[in-house]
Order: sequence, then structure tokens, then C-alpha cells
Amino acid sequence: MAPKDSSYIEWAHKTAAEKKTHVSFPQLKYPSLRDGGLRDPVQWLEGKAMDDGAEGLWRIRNSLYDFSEFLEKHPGGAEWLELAKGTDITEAFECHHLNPVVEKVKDKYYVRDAKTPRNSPFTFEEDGFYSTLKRSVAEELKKIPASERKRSSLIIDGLFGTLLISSALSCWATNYWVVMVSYLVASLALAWTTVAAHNYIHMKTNWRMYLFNLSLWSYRDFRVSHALSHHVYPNTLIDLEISGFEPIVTWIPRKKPAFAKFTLLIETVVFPFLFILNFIKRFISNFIRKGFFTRHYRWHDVIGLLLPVWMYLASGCTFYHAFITWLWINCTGSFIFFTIGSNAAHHHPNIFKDGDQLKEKTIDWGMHELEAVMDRNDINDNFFKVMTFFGDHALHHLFPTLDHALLRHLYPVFLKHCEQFRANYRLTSQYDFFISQLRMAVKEDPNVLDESS
Ligand code: HEM
Repeated sequence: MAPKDSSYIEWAHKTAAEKKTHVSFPQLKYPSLRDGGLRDPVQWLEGKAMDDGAEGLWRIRNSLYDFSEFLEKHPGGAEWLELAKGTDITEAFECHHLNPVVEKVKDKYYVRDAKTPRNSPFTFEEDGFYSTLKRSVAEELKKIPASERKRSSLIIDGLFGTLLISSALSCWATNYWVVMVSYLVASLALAWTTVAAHNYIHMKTNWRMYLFNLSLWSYRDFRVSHALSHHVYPNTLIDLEISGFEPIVTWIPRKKPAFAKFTLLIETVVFPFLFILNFIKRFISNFIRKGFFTRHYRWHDVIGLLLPVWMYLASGCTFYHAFITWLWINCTGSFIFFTIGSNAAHHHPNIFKDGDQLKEKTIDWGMHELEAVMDRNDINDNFFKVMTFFGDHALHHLFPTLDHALLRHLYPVFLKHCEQFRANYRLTSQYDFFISQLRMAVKEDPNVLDESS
């Protein structure tokens, strides 16, 4: 158990270096396969399966289930369960369903009790913050008109259309300024389409989630790294959106390499290539991972390559010209997407990160989500910005399947529950996040509980 005095920081650094357990949750095993290798979603799922005691089945709390027969019947799509097979899906199961009917459905597939304790610090007590809020949100949703969802569809469809027109124009035009402006508009439209498509990757199978792949990246990979990893375990050692950037950028408080001082420069150089690098990593997996092609490669992995083909066909330029222009658009889009993403909501000295000292070693899952996120008042004030800058982030984390257009209606009930349970919902500005993300990249010491807490 961590000592609760000034020697905590020393203890935390020692525990972090040993890599046997989490630091903030020392009762948890250090995640298998976390460091090294490709650090990709497949490796993350394999490591999680080694730690979760699911015995090749699906684990929810302390019971094991066999959903093989249910896969194709799952209203959310078979993919979610197919990906998560062999792991503990308690958190994902809880936050992806507001309808209590799922509890009864799952019971039909019970096999036996798990043999090991859960390797997670999160609880879902019936009278706790998250379960109570979830019941109230389910009631509140009944009052929101279904037409609200059109607002988000309109934005992503508009962005997609803008991308198609501006990318073709950047190849067709000969005037320097028209080329430059259309190239910049296309890059921004690609980045924003990818952010907006994120709204749809969290839902049941739908066509707009495939727009994510226009970036060359894979929505299927993102469902793991973002929805099943980052969303449910934010800023812990199991968060792949933290470990996936290491050792290039380390946002958790740890001893940092000397190059951490140059994080701004490193991000500027690396971010433009991440869309392409994710594509290459996934493609290479076909050669280095047995069965990857049949288990993970899908028709939608080629969607990203349709954009240069479209630019070539629509503009009538040479394929070489279309390809080079598309590379510029893809790299600029990648830079914009990752700059928005890394400065959005999670990297700030006042936000929980593994290493920080905690009062309790288990925590209501919803309370933890709010400890690991902060919202931006200058993003949440406008729905277009919400859709294109990962806005309304706290509510989105708590209820990821809900269309972003519905979230603003939930604030009264959400804030009431935060007050009642003294949940730590916080707001700051986009500028503060930009500076704070860079501060986190050099921050070595964890936060220690102050005496009054
Ligand atoms: C990795 C775990 C899981 C994920 C990520 C997941 C995801 C989803 C998603 C995205 C939806 C659509 C939600 C919506 O449109 O509002 C959904 C619906 C549903 N899922 Fe799952 N699911 C998971 C596990 C399960 C399990 C284990 C069961 C039960 C055996 C289940 C039963 C259902 C049912 C019954 C619905 C329809 C709910 C309704 O009509 O409101 N899911 N799921």
C-alpha cells in the first residue's frame, strides 16, 4: 500500500520503474504486452486477455459468458463482441447500454463464475454516481425529439461533401491560390470528417462510421484503441491512447527522457505521418501476424485509398499528380487531427493520470471518468465545434453511444447528479489545454493528495 506522506513520490517512482503493478491502483497487475512491439489494438487485446481471467470467453463482473451464439444477433453489431472476446467487458457493457433489458439478455449466456478477481479498479454500485445518473439519463432521452440527430448528420455529410469537392479542385485547378486554398480546405475537411466520424464509430454498425477510414486509419482499430481501451480506462495504464504514444510522448508522470523537452517539435514532426503509419502498421500485420488477414483485415481497409482515386477521376489530372496532392492532404489532415485530439480533454496537471495518489483504490466508474477528463467552455458553446473538436467530452465519455446532438440536452440532469455526488466535473479553455498538454509531457512527479482532501 502506498504511504500517504511526502515519501509517496519516491515510492511512486520506484513502483513505476518496477512495472509490476499500476501506481495509482497497486492492487492491479501491470498490463501484459503494454510496452514494446507494435503497441497496436491487436497487441492490446492479446495483453488484456492475458490479465482478465476471462478464459477465452467474455467476462462481466465475476461471471463468464459465452456469447458465440449471440454475436450475429447483437443489435450493436457482431464486431464489438468479436473484438472483445477473451476479455473483461464489464465497463464496456455498462456504458454502451442504457436499456436495462441487456442484463436479462446476458444472463441467458452465463457459463460459470470467474476464478480470479477482476483486474480493474472500477465499480458500478446500484446507488453509485454512474448507475444513478444512467437511469436518469435514460428517462431524459425519452423527452428529446428524434430529429435532433439530424444536426450531427448534417455536419458530417457537409464535411464529407466539402472534402470531395475541395480535394478534386486542388488537383484540377492551375491557379496557385486556388490550389493552395482548396488543398488547405481539403486537409481541414479530412481532419474534421475523421473527428466527426468518431461520433458514429461508438454506435451500432452504420455507414457514417466508415468515413473514419478516409483518413487511411481504421475505424475497427479505433473501436479498440479508443472505445474499448481509452474510453473505459482513461489515463490508466490500460489506456492505449496513452501507451500507444510512448516512448515518443509520455503523458503519465514518470521519469522522462531528455528529448521530452522538445515535445512540441516532436509532435510537429510526427503527427503528420500518423494516419499513414497506422495504415502501414495494419498492412504489415498481415505478414507478421498469423491469421491477421482473416481475423482483422476487412474490405473497409481500402476506403482510404479511394480518395486519391476519386481525385484522379474527378479532376482529370495525372495519377501521379493526384497521388502527391493526396499525400499532402493526408499528412496535413493527420497533423490537424492529432493536434486536436491530443489537446482535447485529458492531458492537464489537474486531471488524474496513473501515478497520482488516490484516497481509495477502487472508484465508481463514472466518478473516475470525470477525474480523467475536463471540458472546454470555448468548444462546448457551439455545436459545430463540439462535432469537430471532441466537445461535450465528459458526457460523451459517460454515454459514448449517444449521438453528440443529444448530449447538450442532458446537462441539467448531469450537473444535478454531479452536485449530489460531489463528482469532479471541470471546465477550462482550449488555450489552457494546449499549454497543459505540453506541461504533462515533461511532468515527472505525480500529484499527491493535499492534507485537506
Ligand atoms: C464489448 C461489449 C459490448 C459493446 C461495446 C456493445 C455495444 C453496443 C452498441 C454500440 C449498441 C447500440 C446502442 C444504441 O444504438 O443505443 C448495443 C446495443 C445492444 N447490445 Fe451491446 N455491446 C456489448 C455487449 C453486449 C452484450 C454482452 C449484450 C448482451 C448479451 C449486449 C446486448 C445489447 C442489446 C440488447 C442492445 C440493444 C439495446 C437497446 O435496444 O437499447 N451487448 N450494444
